[in-house]
Amino acid sequence: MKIVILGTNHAGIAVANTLLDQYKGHEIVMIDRNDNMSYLGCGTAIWVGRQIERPDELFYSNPAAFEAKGAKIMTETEVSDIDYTNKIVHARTKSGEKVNESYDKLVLATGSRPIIPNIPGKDLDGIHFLKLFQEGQSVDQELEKAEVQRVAVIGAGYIGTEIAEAARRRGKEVLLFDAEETSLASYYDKEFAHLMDQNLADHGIELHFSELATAFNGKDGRINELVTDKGNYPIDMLINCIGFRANSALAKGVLDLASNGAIIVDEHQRTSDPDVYAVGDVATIFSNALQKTTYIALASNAIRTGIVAGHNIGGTEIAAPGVQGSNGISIFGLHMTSTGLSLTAAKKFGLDVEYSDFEDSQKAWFLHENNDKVKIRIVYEKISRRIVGAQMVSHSEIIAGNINMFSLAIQDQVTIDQLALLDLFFLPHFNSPYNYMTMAALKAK
Ligand SMILES: Cc1cc2nc3c(=O)[nH]c(=O)nc-3n(C[C@H](O)[C@H](O)[C@H](O)COP(=O)(O)OP(=O)(O)OC[C@H]3O[C@@H](n4cnc5c(N)ncnc54)[C@H](O)[C@@H]3O)c2cc1C
Ligand SMILES: NC(=O)C1=CN([C@@H]2O[C@H](COP(=O)(O)OP(=O)(O)OC[C@H]3O[C@@H](n4cnc5c(N)ncnc54)[C@H](O)[C@@H]3O)[C@@H](O)[C@H]2O)C=CC1
Repeated sequence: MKIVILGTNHAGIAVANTLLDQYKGHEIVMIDRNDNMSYLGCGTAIWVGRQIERPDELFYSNPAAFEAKGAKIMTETEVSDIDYTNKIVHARTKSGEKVNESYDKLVLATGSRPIIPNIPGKDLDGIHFLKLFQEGQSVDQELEKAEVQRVAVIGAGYIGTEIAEAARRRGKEVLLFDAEETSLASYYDKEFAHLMDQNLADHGIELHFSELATAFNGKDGRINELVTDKGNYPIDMLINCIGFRANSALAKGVLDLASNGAIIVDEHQRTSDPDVYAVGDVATIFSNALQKTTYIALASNAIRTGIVAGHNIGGTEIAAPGVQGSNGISIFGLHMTSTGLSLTAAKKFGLDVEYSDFEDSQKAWFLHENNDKVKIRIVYEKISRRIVGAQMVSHSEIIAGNINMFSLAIQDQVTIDQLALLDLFFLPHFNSPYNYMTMAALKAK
């Protein structure tokens, strides 16, 4: 069988590796317009903020690794259209050569692109987006310039908050804007997000929430002012981080798309064309918290959906279990993790929910060093009592692993009452005999 994979970043790589490692004998062709693959954008802010010196280790694979396994891989080759009826992919190399690849099965792993705000001045120099390695490089180079002192970041979601920290670490004046009332509003309730807001402000980041950009003004073709519905701000550089949109142009008019443009897939990652699969940021995903199909762009989801598609194409029928959108962020030493839905999000989606909060030190009370407070919220449905979300915030890194238990709880529809009596280990170095997770569950109404 000949399988053509379009897009060779996290999702495409996961499909290719699954097929090449576990289902030998197929012809695998991989095509990508970029000149690099496997870039972990998640490391951009760590590198740009100089918590690591160089970006080299943010890549975990390369074309030679796939050639060595027998795949044909074409980089710097842009797919322009797909003839779904005759099963042929049309592409063009950087030097202009036409490429036509037939397929038996096709995988669309074309990912996403940052959303471009449609306001006057959007094409001025000095306006940046963050997705590709190359985009990270241009932000990095701009921050190196002495004349770039005031940096505006639009969008205080995950990328915006991380790059605001990085720019601040590079000694710049940073102004962080968001349409919502807090940072990280899509992931955390206000009581949690406010702790991050305070942390950002304590580290010198100027916060502008509930504020909408209306225009970008420039001089000699370069941005020098941001205009919002509340004021005018002189700036030297701007970074847009207002979310991603699925890169589904190749499927438009042929495959079924969701209202946000993502390609609709079933639990096997199959699209409305049975010989075409879609994985990663280009595709929809099933949310176990919502119990419906939605869109959650994460590298973790890209890898898992890639593995699922790989097995199904290879001949082992497996159904994706759905996801919780589990995520985490770490800014100036403050760590936050969440999974499923916040209280605000659950209500917005029409779920009838309750919540239970608890706060305690991470380790046993008699350990006085590196024993930070942890704040936890569990969100659960009033009637079914199934857990639909959890959030945690602390300076303690130990919280990071705990969120995964809640992820499994949501996936398996565990109730808040089952959690209350769950056997959680106790060791003073790590937690208390009355664990804050148990206590939050016991406190539930
Ligand atoms: C700054 C940043 C930080 C992030 N941090 C995290 C994190 O901490 N945790 C997390 O889980 N996620 C994180 N993400 C999100 C994560 O990077 C994405 O969810 C992930 O990249 C999706 O992988 P993908 O393979 O589906 O798509 P993409 O990474 O978008 O890759 C799609 C590929 O398709 C290629 N392509 C597209 N169109 C064509 C075409 N017409 N022809 C040929 N090739 C084409 C592109 O060149 C690209 O290589 C972060 C993202 C960014 C930008
Ligand atoms: N640690 C992690 O897991 C990370 C995950 N990612 C993922 O990558 C994807 C893209 O990240 P982001 O771009 O940060 O998206 P995001 O969805 O996390 O945040 C976008 C932010 O922009 C705001 N916004 C939207 N339109 C706006 C406007 N017109 N003006 C002002 N603010 C506006 C929203 O309120 C939101 O807070 C997300 O799916 C995210 O989860 C990215 C970085 C890190």
